[in-house]
Amino acid sequence: MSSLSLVEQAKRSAAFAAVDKHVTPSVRVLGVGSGSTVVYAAERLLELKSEGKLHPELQCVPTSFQSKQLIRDAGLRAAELDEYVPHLLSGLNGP
Ligand SMILES: O=C(CO)[C@H](O)[C@H](O)COP(=O)(O)O
Repeated sequence: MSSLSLVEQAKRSAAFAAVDKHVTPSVRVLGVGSGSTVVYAAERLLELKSEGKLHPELQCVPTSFQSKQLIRDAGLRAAELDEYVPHLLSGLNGP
């Protein structure tokens, strides 16, 4: 963490705060955006998953190939946008 630049540290802090605030265990469908900040959101999602703090059937809807890979690398399920549009109430994206 300390090897990150100040900008990267700020992005990581913002991403962790956003996940902690919005991705509660009741969230079952989550949009996952693209860019450099969302990498840290995926890192936090992985931590919460390992702590058993995510909905057990959480479906993540990616906005790009990058976010699909991040979701899969975090051991989460990647869903298709058209499967979940009516249920998509939460989403993470960069600034
Ligand atoms: O909306 C986006 C792409 O369409 C990105 O999420 C936005 O540009 C933020 O990117 P970054 O996290 O790299 O600053």
